[in-house]
Amino acid sequence: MMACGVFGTCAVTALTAQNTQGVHSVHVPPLPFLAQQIDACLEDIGSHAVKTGMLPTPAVVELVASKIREHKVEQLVVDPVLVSTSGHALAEDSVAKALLRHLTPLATLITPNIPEASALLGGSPIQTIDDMEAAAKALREAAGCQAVLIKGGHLANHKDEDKPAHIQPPSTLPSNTQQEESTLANAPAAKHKQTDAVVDVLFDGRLVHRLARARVDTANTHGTGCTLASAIAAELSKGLPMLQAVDAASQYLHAALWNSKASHIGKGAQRPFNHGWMLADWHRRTFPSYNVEGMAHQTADPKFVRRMLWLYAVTDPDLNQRHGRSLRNAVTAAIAGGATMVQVREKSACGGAFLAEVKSVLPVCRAAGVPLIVNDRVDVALAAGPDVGVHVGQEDIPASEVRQLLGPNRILGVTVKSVEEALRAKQDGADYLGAGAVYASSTKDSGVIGLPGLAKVCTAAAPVPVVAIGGIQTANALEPLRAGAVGVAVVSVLFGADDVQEATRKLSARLQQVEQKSLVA
Ligand SMILES: Cc1ncc(COP(=O)(O)OP(=O)(O)O)c(N)n1
Ligand SMILES: Cc1nc(C(=O)O)sc1CCOP(=O)(O)O
Repeated sequence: MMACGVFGTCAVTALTAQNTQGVHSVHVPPLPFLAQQIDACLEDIGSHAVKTGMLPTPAVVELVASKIREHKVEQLVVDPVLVSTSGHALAEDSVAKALLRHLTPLATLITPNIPEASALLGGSPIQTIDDMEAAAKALREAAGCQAVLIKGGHLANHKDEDKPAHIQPPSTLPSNTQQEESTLANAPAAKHKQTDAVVDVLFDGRLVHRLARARVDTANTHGTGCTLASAIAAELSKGLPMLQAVDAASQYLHAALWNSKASHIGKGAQRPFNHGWMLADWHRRTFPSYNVEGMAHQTADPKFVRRMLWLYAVTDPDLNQRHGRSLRNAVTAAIAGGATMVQVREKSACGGAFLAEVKSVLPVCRAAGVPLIVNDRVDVALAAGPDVGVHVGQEDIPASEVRQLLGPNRILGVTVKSVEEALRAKQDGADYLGAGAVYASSTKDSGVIGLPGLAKVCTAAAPVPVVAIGGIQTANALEPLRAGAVGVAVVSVLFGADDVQEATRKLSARLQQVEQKSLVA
């Protein structure tokens, strides 16, 4: 268990923190004995990331703020609960004033919905996504916090007919993903009813990001705001940078809504949803589509694969042995540092040992929602579990045959070095291509195709995403993204390091620096 935690005055905080994995969380009812309970909880969990939800009176706001300062809480997510998802006022005006005065200046992030943002800004109307952007910037000033996330769920009847919203991909993906993702935003919004897409706006103090999700048609929405803020705090406490933390949390919430929309719990108009959806029946878990029509959902959903290729950790038994760590520890650390996909690569293990290694990391990957891929061995992937993918090279079983063996739902990656190989792999049913070596690699003696070769492959491969591999270090990691790759696959920069988690975190932070076209604040 990692030394990090989330604390919150709401049961949803505890549920969310537990189900987003890797954090220890504490639930504290707001009253009575609040001060002692806060002390006990913050001492217990180490004060790494705290989320505050509904605080009923200005006095409680002030008390919580003083405790946050006293315990030197590192990251604070404030969900200024003033108006419920269903639109009901939940707090007096005096609470909003107390939040702005005492708590939001301490916050890493505040997460108002549209009516709350409007209330915090003294009633300014927020009717369009452009208004949300302006409000996020104004609110950061007014609240004195580091970042603002305005949740767009209340944005009904916005004027998409007049002014199409150009929604950006819901994560720090390179710009070649934008066209495809933006079709969601450009889907015509039905008049006089809520839009099909929910767009949240994040202003991180430098850039404005629009995070789009298809709206999930469900009445099971009780506690969604609280869940999102708690999940963000959980992701921040695991070390993710802000945009990734918000994106991961938003994905968790969206998938939870999606996967429990058929549940019928309770009788109210707004019902709860299942925070533990991930734990049950993993292999049948589905990933929400960003297609508004709600197509069939597969592990190999292209949008999902594209997103997961961002920081692809490829393991190396020799490096792990040299550093005296198990594969499981190495993979756990890489995921904790921000790896979004994992490949187990064993060049000399026999089938039984290879399978045992894969099985040892599968629960870790599943718990984190990170896809697991087996290098070369289709049989090992098939034996390991129904959600395990395969990566094959040009000398391995041909990709078309592998696709037959795997069926349509598992992720299949194929190594390519040329436009011809890219076109064939695409034809053969690859979900992604691994192109390299981009730079000379110390791990594998592989012909270097360079950045120009990579760019050609990316163009030929479209819309199949390409991950760059070979010789990628933190310092040279941005160039492959600029050449068109959606992410980087790396071995030695992570597993050759003494501290795998820290090396992954550094690489992840570096990747965040890729320019975001048309996202400049
Ligand atoms: C993401 C990714 N890209 C390329 C490779 C290389 O695979 P392959 O050509 O099968 O070579 P070996 O890994 O077997 O040496 C990869 N593994 N992953
Ligand atoms: C496994 C692999 N495949 C390559 C290819 O060019 O296809 S290069 C490579 C090794 C990548 O390791 P590192 O990040 O340490 O350079």
